[in-house]
Amino acid sequence: MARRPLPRVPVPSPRSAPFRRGGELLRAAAGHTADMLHPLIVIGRGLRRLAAAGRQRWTRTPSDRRGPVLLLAAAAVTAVALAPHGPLLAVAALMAAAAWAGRGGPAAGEERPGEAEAERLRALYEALVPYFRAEDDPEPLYTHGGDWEAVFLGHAFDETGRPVLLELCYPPYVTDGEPGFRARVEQVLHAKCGRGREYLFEWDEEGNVLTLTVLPPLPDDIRAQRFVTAPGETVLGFTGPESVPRTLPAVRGDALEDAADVPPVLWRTGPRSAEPHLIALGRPGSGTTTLLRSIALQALRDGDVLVVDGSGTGEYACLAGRRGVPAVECGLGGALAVLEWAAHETERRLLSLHEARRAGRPVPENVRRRLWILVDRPAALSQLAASEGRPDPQELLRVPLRHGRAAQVTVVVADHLDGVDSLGEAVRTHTPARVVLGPATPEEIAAVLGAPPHTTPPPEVPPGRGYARLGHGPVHRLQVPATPDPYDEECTEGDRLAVLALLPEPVSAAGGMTAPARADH
Ligand SMILES: Nc1ncnc2c1ncn2[C@@H]1O[C@H](COP(=O)(O)OP(=O)(O)OP(=O)(O)O)[C@@H](O)[C@H]1O
Repeated sequence: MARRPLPRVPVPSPRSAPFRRGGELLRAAAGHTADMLHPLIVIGRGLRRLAAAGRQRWTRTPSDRRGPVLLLAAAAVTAVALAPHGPLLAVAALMAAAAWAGRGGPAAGEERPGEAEAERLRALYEALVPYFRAEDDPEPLYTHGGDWEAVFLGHAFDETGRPVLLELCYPPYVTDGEPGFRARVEQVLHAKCGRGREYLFEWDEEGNVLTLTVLPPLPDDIRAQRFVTAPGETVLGFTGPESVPRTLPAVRGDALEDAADVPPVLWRTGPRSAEPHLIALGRPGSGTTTLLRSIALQALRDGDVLVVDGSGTGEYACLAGRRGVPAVECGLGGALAVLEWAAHETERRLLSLHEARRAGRPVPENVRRRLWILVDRPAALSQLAASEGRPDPQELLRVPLRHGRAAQVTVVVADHLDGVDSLGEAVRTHTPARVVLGPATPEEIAAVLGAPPHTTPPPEVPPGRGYARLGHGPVHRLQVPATPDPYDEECTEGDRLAVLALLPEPVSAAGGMTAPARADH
């Protein structure tokens, strides 16, 4: 017998009109339900937040204070229970507080983690146990296989599942003020959260909370340009928004028509500056010469610039013979001559200033124009001078370094990190503005800046990338604007034109500049 085919059951296609109408109805019903349940959702979220806040407070309360706190809480509950309508009023107050705490939608980092994210947080918690656990703590917050959810107060992940924000609490007894301890914890978190990104660590010692944030990379497409700064301000470079609240308009890359707002690292010089002189250190090729060139171009707007280039590679040749540049010296003889002249000039300015003050006159014109002394690789010059039995050029810097602030004389020194020991006492003690560029170990950075950076090093350290610290201020990440030698054949056309546009016009031999007299070579 031939089989008869089964009759087809009509199934609506997802694109058919009845199916679409059904979907819309379902969505509308879900929307109405969500609207109806909205107050409950808000109160539920608020209750969760209040519970989390209570849990945090409890974990941060030292064990010797927990007894009295419990006693106080029990007394409050009894008083509420005995009061007329007390329990009813207490529930109403709790609901009102929860509604208030739960308003505004879920905050970043408050969402429950997915499975992979939860696993990552658990692994992080386990890795931190050896650092945050004390053997004699009867109720350790951190213990292998412990409640990891209790310590993460906030978290957020990127699309690849790596954390971009972590907020975690730790017990009050850990030595969170000790740099070594902090460095070890930060190293663990850095390794576990994924290398290849920069992290900022913020330790709240009072609240026992550590916050880790992934930092956006610094802008590396800003070239030399006329920055909009106040008198006495010099742009050392640019940093991240976590570091400084102020921004500066700067043209990025070739987008000449619109400037972006970028946070700058500004160095203030002048008679009231607490950091009148600067030193920049780095390994060879790290960009210290570029930084000095960038400072020179900004200084030339309203000052004179003397350059002493101890490396003798002619990387400041573009400045030679320009208006406002009395000398660019590479040899030892020339360097000694200009530095001697600079020392006398500082003294002359000081005398002139004192006389004007005594006579009640305003600051004389010939003192008001700032003099900048840029010295690249003084250690090499000192070594050369010692071998030739001539005076140490660094000693000649002593007067400008000690008295330059009042006399409107600013000294900027650049040298190699491994030449620090060859730097004289005057240079080391009178340069409170400090920069480290290029690859350097955390110990080297801390030794130069007097404090370690609170950020991990970038995955790659290009030339011009590093850290700056002005006096006792915070350590800033720093990217120096590209300011290459325009005569360098490898420099890009855009960078070359940018530098050439900032150079003052050349001065003819009869132009009236008083170049310092040269000593014998
Ligand atoms: N901020 C920067 N942006 C882009 N390129 C840079 C930056 N700083 C330096 N460079 C490039 O890196 C190279 C080395 O720079 P620079 O000569 O300034 O280093 P240095 O520290 O003075 O080295 P050395 O002491 O060996 O002369 C140059 O090609 C320069 O153009």
